[in-house]
Amino acid sequence: MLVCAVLSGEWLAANSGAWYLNYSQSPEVGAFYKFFTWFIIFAQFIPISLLVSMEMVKYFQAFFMQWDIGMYARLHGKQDKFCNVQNSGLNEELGQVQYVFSDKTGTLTENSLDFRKCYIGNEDFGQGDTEIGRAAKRRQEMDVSKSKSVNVRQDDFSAPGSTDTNLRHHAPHVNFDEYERLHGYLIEAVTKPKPSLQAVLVRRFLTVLALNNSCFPVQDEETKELVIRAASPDDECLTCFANFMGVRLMERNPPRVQLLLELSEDEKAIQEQWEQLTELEFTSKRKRMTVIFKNTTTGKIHVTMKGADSEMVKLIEDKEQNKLWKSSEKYMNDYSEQGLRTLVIAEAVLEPSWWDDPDHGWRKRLAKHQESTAIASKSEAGHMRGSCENSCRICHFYDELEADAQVQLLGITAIEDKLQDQVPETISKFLQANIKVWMLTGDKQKTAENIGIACNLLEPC
Ligand SMILES: Nc1ncnc2c1ncn2[C@@H]1O[C@H](COP(=O)(O)OP(=O)(O)OP(=O)(O)O)[C@@H](O)[C@H]1O
Ligand code: NA
Repeated sequence: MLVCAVLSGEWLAANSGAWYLNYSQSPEVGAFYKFFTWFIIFAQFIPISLLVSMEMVKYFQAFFMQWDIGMYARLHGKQDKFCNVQNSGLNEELGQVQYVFSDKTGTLTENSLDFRKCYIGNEDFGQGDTEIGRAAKRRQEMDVSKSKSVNVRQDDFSAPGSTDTNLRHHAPHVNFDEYERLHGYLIEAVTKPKPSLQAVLVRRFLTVLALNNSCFPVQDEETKELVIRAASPDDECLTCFANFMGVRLMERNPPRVQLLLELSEDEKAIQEQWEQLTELEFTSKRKRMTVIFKNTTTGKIHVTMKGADSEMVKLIEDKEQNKLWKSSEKYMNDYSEQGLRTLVIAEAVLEPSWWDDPDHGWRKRLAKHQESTAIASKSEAGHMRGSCENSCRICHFYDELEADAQVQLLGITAIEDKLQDQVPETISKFLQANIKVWMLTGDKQKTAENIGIACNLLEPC
């Protein structure tokens, strides 16, 4: 630019006689101004060679990154891995990452769910600490040496103490150590003429688990056994547990749903036929799912419900139920402390007229509602994704129906989703590098907090 300015000064001096250019300044002042003119012109130019050399540098930098022994991971069992650069254009941006947003389920955790514990009526079933619970406790410097870990995987381990081998089918997604006690209640409920309240609750609880879901039993090609297939891993896990306990889902062919109660070897399994009347679907805004059935033997209407405690507490208002709710809260907290995913299970058993009454029955009201919402309005957009507005007519209708059913609390389920390998170590390294890590989840806050503590994301307070 300096050279250009000096040369243009020279030129001006040489051409000062050119009257048609109308120069009034001296060549020195003219050269001074020209300096800025050239500055503007050159500001637009980046030499092409510079671009090329930048690209070359990045290209070779990618190789150095791939050779970097510091970015080498030993994957146990699998093939070890070096860093793999897919796009060298992003090299320099890597160092600029400030925030990492991570989904909880499937990213921090394995998304392979195991049924661990439950609370029914006023008894809790299932013992031991989870890994997340122990990690959280360890970080809170509590005495963990006393708490023993129970880790019975039912895939390769028979139910403790049971002598009956035929009963125990393959049970994936179950890691439950009190089969005998819970199964005893189920037998009592089905075989005794006057079963205890606890036994009745256990039977209803397991029945709701088998019914309230969107699972389909399919026959495995090889083993010819029925296996459960579901879109939601939570649903699959709960249904597998009900199956494991002896309340088997045999067929779902809406409206026909068939259950089979398998009690013991000597006794014949009992078939139950249910007619599915309607399903009020789960959305992440509703945080609950309701399925209504008719028991074809008794004719009674069963409104089955499962969902997050924050939502369910609003629907369970009955005084006596509140007492049960209070005592269940303690277990809910325990389960959350262990990082377990909890769901509240509830049910109402109603007279057939609640559904069928030609004037006020919910069958009629549902039909009317479906008619009126046939033309979708803006407020319902995204209902299935849970992003509908507060005035969503579908949500309102569901709320009304669910409140009218006056469901009764049956119990709580607790499902374990283990942390993936090396998650705490990885997060610590992120934090050391001053990268802010966010965990995204729809789980209960307490559960999320304890998972956060277990994976080094949060400091225990
Ligand atoms: N199939 C289901 N039936 C009833 N309630 C459910 C079901 N699945 C989840 N819930 C409840 O709804 C809440 C929100 O679930 P959602 O799937 O939206 O969470 P999320 O954002 O996927 O969370 P995460 O990724 O941590 O699992 C859950 O915490 C649970 O209490
Ligand atoms: Na989820």
